[in-house]
Amino acid sequence: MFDNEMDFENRIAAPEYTPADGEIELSLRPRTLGEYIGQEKVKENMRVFIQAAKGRGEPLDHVLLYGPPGLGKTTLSGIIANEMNVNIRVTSGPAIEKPGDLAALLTNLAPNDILFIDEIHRLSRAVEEVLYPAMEDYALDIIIGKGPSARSIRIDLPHFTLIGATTRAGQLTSPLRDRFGVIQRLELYTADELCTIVRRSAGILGVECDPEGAFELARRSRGTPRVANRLLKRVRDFAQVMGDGRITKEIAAIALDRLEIDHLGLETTDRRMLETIIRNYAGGPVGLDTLAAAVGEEAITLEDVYEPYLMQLGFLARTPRGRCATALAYGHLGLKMPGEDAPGQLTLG
Ligand SMILES: Nc1ncnc2c1ncn2[C@@H]1O[C@H](COP(=O)(O)OP(=O)(O)OP(=O)(O)O)[C@@H](O)[C@H]1O
Ligand SMILES: [Mg+2]
Repeated sequence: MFDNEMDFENRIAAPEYTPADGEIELSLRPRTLGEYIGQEKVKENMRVFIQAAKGRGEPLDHVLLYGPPGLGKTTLSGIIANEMNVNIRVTSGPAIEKPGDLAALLTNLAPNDILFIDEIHRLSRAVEEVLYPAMEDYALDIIIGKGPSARSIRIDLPHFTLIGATTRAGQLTSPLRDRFGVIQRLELYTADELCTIVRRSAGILGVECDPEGAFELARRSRGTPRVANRLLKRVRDFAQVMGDGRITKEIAAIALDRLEIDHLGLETTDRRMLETIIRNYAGGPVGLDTLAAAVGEEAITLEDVYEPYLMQLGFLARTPRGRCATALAYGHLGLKMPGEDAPGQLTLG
């Protein structure tokens, strides 16, 4: 996935899943709604839907979870299965190649089971069409034979729950989106919530971590639990080698500076994006594709991975004519706004 070591270092703060996250994510993944930190609105809603479905002895309505990578969609799906006391079968859009693959998955479900489809926006059209009657009528329509003698037979399926996860809800077709009874959007986490997550993870990993150390990590984790856990793992190494193993504010700050993650959690790619908009395009607007080419990243990566956090910070604005860097971005980079004599940082006050 990464061309070289350096590339990976540059991306330590990128919220996308990497194989190196595998082991740690397994052990740190919350198992119950109570352990799942933040996302209060989503949790509150899901608690009600789960309790109601259980009370009626029915499967949960189909659920669509969307939001930027690393915010806990997969985790929440596992928790829902756990709280419903049902089995979960995990697959993903790209893994289901043919309609027959999906049919095999569906016919193997037990009543009330959950089928989790990650990256559901990447299902092929043909596979999606199998999903419609399955979600709506719990049935599979199968065509037998070819030509004029072909006929369709209907197979009943157990009542199941589909949970779909996606970083791009906008790319779902409306017939698919409309078949979800519950649609929940996950938001970036606050520094306080991430601080709680860091302290919980440190506890599980047996790492001593000061409250200030945890907060330093949290506020540099770009609103994303996956990043927070990854940084914790890295900073633990620094604490062990440079200190007595305890993560203090100082150790966290030194480690994160070394990893080129600044005090707001921006990494090289974020800064390159903002600098490109400012230096090459006079602050914008610049189209996403142009920006992506200039930065040397895929447009989709910029949009899904980097922009949500830059927009939350108020550093980047999406306008109909393209992306713009804001006064706050100039200030953070210590650059002059056009028509200004002093760097933005100084004049912003
Ligand atoms: N609310 C939470 N509380 C505590 N830890 C969390 C929470 N949400 C996520 N995590 C941690 O962050 C890691 C990443 O979460 P998860 O894999 O569920 O993200 P995702 O939204 O499915 O990401 P992707 O879009 O890449 O599939 C998990 O291993 C878990 O340890
Ligand atoms: Mg996931």
